[in-house]
Amino acid sequence: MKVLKSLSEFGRIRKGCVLTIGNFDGVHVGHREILRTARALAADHSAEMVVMTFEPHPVAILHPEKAPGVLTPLPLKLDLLGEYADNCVIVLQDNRKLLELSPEDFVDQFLVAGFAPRFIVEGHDFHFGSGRAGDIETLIRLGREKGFEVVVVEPRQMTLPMGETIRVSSTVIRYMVESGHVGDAAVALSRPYRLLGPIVSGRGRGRELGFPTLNMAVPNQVIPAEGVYAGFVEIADDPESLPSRTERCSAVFSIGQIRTFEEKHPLLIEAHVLDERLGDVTGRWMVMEFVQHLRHQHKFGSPEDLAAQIARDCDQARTALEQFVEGEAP
Ligand SMILES: Cc1cc2nc3c(=O)[nH]c(=O)nc-3n(C[C@H](O)[C@H](O)[C@H](O)COP(=O)(O)O)c2cc1C
Ligand SMILES: Nc1ncnc2c1ncn2[C@@H]1O[C@H](COP(=O)(O)OP(=O)(O)OP(=O)(O)O)[C@@H](O)[C@H]1O
Repeated sequence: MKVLKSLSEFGRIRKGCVLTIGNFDGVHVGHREILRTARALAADHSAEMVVMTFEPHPVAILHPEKAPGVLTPLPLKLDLLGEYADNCVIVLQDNRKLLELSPEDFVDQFLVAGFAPRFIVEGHDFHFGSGRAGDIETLIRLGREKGFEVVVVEPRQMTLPMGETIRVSSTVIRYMVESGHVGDAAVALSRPYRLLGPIVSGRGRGRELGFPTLNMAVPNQVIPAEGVYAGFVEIADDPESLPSRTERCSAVFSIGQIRTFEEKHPLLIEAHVLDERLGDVTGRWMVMEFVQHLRHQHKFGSPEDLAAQIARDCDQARTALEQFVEGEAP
């Protein structure tokens, strides 16, 4: 997969490509529908498939105070896009001038002049250009004038446990994760939600409790609500080689302020790996995959009571992870 990050490299893209543009934060099931459609079109027309994405999110550049939380930091997003974009991913970085172009100028001066796409694949609610002024109808009209075809993909929906049907979006997944509904997020993403961060040393309390933990430095991502979760851990020397999908350990996670020990401790993100012994991995990187919410955090009367509960959490996590089946195929 070619990853192009600067305007000067865009000449490497073959004219007549199949293009899709979006934030693709999370690379959720709706995004996957778009990517599948683009990949099939590219194969049918022997064209290059090009995914254009933004890093950071345009709102973070134009209105930093309103910046949405991040579901997939760039290494995770590129890994997921790599499942579809055999050919090319363009990462548009911090380019305010580009984001301030009108819809017409964005298409004319940037897309048509730069790549001359033959097809652009988007969803119904696609918006583009300064102030999100252009919509899918604008794109279809500009396509007729400038000589590309717009393919509109039907919205992907999901049904929540209470029976309500919703359109999947990055926004709704951020709410799911923030409220601890990681099971729903896994359905919307077609895989468990992942945090990626460096492993830092803890204070050794976990070991004293009988449950040593790997601590993750709080990453610049949407953090699941305080609680205890079942999930998987992967470890590597650098963020680019994660997730490897090869060496996944079952684990139980704790996200919280350890109220059993202190009144106001900064948030701790921890993983206790089940049934495996790890050497010293401080300074390496880990991915935590959130499969199921098990319970809320509590202030226990004693460390012994907490340890007894963690032992029950481990049993519950083992059962949940044995039953876990990977989501839909790409
Ligand atoms: C599965 C699990 C559940 C936990 N639940 C709680 C909890 O409900 N309340 C709490 O105060 N601490 C909880 N903890 C956090 C422990 O207090 C924490 O692991 C310990 O203080 C580790 O500190 P350290 O990183 O300094 O070694 C939990 C830890 C694990 C692994
Ligand atoms: N559920 C969906 N079904 C089909 N297409 C979708 C779906 N969600 C987004 N898309 C399309 O994916 C492309 C990328 O959009 P974008 O990354 O802004 O997605 P989003 O999930 O709607 O994000 P946000 O919630 O931040 O608005 C757009 O063409 C958009 O219309």
